[in-house]
Amino acid sequence: MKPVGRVSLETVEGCLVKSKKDLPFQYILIITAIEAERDAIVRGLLKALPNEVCGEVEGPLRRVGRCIVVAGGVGPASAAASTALAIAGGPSLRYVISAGIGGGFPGAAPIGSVVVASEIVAADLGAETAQGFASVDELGFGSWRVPVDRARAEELAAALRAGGLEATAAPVLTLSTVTGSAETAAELLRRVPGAAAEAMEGYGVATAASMQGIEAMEIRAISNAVGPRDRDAWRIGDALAALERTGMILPEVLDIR
Ligand SMILES: O=C(O)c1cccc(C(=O)CC[C@H]2O[C@@H](n3cnc4c(=O)[nH]cnc43)[C@H](O)[C@@H]2O)c1
Repeated sequence: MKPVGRVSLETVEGCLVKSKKDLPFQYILIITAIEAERDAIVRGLLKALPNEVCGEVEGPLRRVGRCIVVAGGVGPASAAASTALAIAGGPSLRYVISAGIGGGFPGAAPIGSVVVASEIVAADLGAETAQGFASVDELGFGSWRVPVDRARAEELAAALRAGGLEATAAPVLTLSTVTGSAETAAELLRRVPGAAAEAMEGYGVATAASMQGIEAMEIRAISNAVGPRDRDAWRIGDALAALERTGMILPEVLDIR
């Protein structure tokens, strides 16, 4: 994959903007894993913001109005590095959002629905002990959770429902390995009761954002059930369609019209 590179103020705003203090407003950075996810978000944003055009800022970056959308790679490490690079080289940011497809826990988030994270949890960041999994919090060196603004998560989920999507606000897990068994799914729910979705980037994106004091969010459009591996049952097209519709609703909720 191409490197994210730096988003300079000049490349975002042309020669009109020379320093952060000249910016009349803040931007929103949306980090997806792959280009198909980025393009689904961009399509939705363009429908909501018909007066905008999609600009290619640099390589994997796109800009639609006040949204910069980046395909930053799969997994928490690529996601964190891409987010940090985009933040460092870019304009003042109001929110950083990890967005893409994800697995839904059965009974909590069906395929085609959307989960907005009420917290972002690195569900395998810790140690196995004789008593079971111990998170890094319990081990005393960091936190496996990045808090989010729950009221905003609820507000976005409600707006998505009003827009005709099935949506919920609930904890979203970040894992480096896609869950492939009912046993692992059950163990994850023991660790994080109420979790509705899992994916591979949220904690990386949110950690990079929170290190800069920027509010993080995560949005997952569900492509598959968390549990026994069944590749034929993945519905990536349905999830990308839900992601596109999410992109249509985001500007209103985040006040970026
Ligand atoms: O297992 C496969 O054959 C397979 C085929 C295509 C894609 C994958 C992925 O693992 C995609 C990972 C990618 O998508 C997100 N994602 C989607 N569903 C899940 C899930 O159930 N658990 C974790 N991650 C998921 C993830 O954020 C990555 O960006 C596999």
